[in-house]
Amino acid sequence: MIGILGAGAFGTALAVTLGREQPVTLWARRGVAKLELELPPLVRLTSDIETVTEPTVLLAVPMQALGGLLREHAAQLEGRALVACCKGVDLATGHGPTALIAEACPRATAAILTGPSFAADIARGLPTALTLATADEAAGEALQRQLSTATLRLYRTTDTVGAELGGALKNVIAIAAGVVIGAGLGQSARAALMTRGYAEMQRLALALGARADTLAGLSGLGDLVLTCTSEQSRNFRYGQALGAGAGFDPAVTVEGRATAAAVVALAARREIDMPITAMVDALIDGRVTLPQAIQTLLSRPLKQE
Ligand SMILES: NC(=O)C1=CN([C@@H]2O[C@H](COP(=O)(O)OP(=O)(O)OC[C@H]3O[C@@H](n4cnc5c(N)ncnc54)[C@H](O)[C@@H]3O)[C@@H](O)[C@H]2O)C=CC1
Ligand SMILES: O=C(CO)COP(=O)(O)O
Repeated sequence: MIGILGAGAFGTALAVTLGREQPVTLWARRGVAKLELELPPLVRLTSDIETVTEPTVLLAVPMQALGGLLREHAAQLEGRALVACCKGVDLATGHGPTALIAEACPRATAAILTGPSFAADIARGLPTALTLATADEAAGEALQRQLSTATLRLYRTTDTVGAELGGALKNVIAIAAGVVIGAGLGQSARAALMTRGYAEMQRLALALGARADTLAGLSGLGDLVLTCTSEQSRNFRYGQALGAGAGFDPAVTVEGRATAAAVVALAARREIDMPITAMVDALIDGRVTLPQAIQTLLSRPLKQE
């Protein structure tokens, strides 16, 4: 029995796949995301959050909405297994999803589900592998069993910092990859950018206590590859529009935008060099033009890989 808060693309896709095998309550603040598939009969849809009483609750709202949702419903959610399904860094605090859960609900099990997966693929039952991270080994094993399905294969880790930073930082690099393709800079440039982007992801994550093998896994490298190479990704498409000087629907969830600003602040505090992330943030803000951003990255001192 699983509760899911948030009926956007990801929350609804998770309800579809999990609801094929077990009862799910899906809370929608407004409507349910449009997917090609029907919700299975085991999924109960509700607009009353008070009726979500399951001991395991997936939090499938955008990152910048997570803190507010947790604070507003802390009393109701306290003590349960809370699994964040969002990718990003909270702009207000600089914290990741599991820290926000621990702050609002200190007695809850704080976990994160992250890794390479498009909602539409999960909903269609295509094979997908994700990372489930929680500091509590026994709770992690139970959640891994509960949330794996015939087509959704979960790997588990206790490295919550690595898992959540991999998912957060790759979105910023995916925007940069989109810019490269949108501006017509070519696929060689994208490969270089992904590789140097991965280097700066590792730099920050390791400084914040992540393990290198987590970054090299599904939630880091795996999701970086998916998001930087597919037009299914909203972060990539947003970058493409930025690179091509085209408009982009502001209502679409693009997690890398706010996360870029949050990460620039985090990296500055620790004096960690993140040139691609800094350029993405400056480009989004209009503090640099695209030619200036490219020139800045290409004219950095030559150094060892
Ligand atoms: N769409 C995808 O393929 C995947 C998305 N994710 C992650 O899932 C998270 C959610 O993304 P999507 O579902 O794709 O976004 P979405 O834009 O499709 O849906 C977001 C949902 O959250 C709801 N929402 C927003 N603010 C809220 C609030 N304050 N309280 C309650 N509900 C609120 C919206 O009404 C909407 O239903 C993001 O962090 C994203 O990175 C992760 C893997 C795949
Ligand atoms: O996180 C995702 C794939 O793993 C979804 O990417 P977008 O949020 O860029 O669409």
